[in-house]
Amino acid sequence: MITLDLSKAKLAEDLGSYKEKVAEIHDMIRNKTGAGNDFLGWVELPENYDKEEVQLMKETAAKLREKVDVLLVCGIGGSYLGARAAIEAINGLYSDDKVEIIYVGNTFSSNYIHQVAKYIEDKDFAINVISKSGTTTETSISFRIFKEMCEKKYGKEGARERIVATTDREKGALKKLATDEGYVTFVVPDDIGGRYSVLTAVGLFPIAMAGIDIDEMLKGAKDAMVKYNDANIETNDAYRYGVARQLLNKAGYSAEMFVTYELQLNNVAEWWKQLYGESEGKENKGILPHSAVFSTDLHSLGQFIQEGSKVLYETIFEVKNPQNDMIIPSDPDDLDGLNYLAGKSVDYVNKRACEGTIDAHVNTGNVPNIIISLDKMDAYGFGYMVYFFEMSCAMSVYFLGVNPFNQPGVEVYKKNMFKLLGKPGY
Ligand SMILES: O=P(O)(O)OC[C@H]1O[C@H](O)[C@H](O)[C@@H](O)[C@@H]1O
Repeated sequence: MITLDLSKAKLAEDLGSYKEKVAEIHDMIRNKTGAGNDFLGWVELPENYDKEEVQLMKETAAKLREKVDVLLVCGIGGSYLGARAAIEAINGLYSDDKVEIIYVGNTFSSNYIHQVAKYIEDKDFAINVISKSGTTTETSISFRIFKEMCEKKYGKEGARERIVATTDREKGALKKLATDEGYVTFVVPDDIGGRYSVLTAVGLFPIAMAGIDIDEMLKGAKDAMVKYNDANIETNDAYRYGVARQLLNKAGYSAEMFVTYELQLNNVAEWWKQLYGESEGKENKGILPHSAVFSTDLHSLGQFIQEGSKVLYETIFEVKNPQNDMIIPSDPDDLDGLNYLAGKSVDYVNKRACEGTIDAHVNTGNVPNIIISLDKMDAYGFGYMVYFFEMSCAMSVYFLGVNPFNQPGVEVYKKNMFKLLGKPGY
């Protein structure tokens, strides 16, 4: 399902020489003995997930899908990126599914919030408000605005049928509000942090609302869970990727560019950035996670990658089989000189662009390339991919020597902002 090619990664060391260290970290993850060990619930989630809750998610989604045109997913960071990544990667950017998914609660931009409010005014909508802490300001402000809109439009009772809350089992303002209002509520497990939560209700409910098969997604994750439960660096590709990136870091590369060749994978990259950036960017350490979509960005960033300063390596995330393809037509006049491609598919061109670019960057530009290929981006493939990256991230960050599961630095701006806003207690 996933293959890893490190032959163009220009690694100066042999991964095999870290066999013992990797086996130790493997035990640390499995036996929950490392830093942040109370946030390892994602490791066995594909097997241990709450089956009844998943059933309720499917039933709630099926009912709401009959009723509404739009679902507002109200959340930020780990509380929306995974769902958005899945929905766009699988359904595309201009989906013909009957429910349109719109993301709010991820910004203080008044322009954006206003525009969404106008856009949904005459549409039938539901809201899934998602926050593990239940106190995130961006999410709370948007939720207050759209909840009011919903209650005005449908009345208290109608709004109750259209609002679903995903939050902590017991704690937080959102939990209290959801209980008081009587909303259907799903749980973010205590032992799973936001950036590892896409396969909990945080991701699964919106994904089910987009008409995607969440059982298949969990099945993909489960198969990956079995596959990557292997202490051996020689055979575990998740660990090989995790360690390879740290060896590149050690060799002086401080940025990783996650490259896809599909516009609809842009939010997979955004999800990946939070996963890696928030997990390892602490104690003045870590690799800057960056991303690009090729060939689009080859026309803007391509020059820098080819000939600019050698700060980055690329991780090419390739999907072997596109969901859709098109044939390039023949033209009798051939004024654009494209007839040499007539009859070929657009994806054929995309794949040759990928091959040619890897060759140019690696062999002429001297940029290390890690190549990760996924067979197919469907629900199963997405679940499989999520688990691959989560496991390689845990290995990679423990290998670096920091706690992969906290994010203390994120609070600094919040404190300043709260003080400026006059929030009580700041
Ligand atoms: O789910 P929430 O508690 O609202 O948190 C949403 C996001 O915001 C925080 O600031 C954290 O840095 C993220 O890790 C988290 O995913």
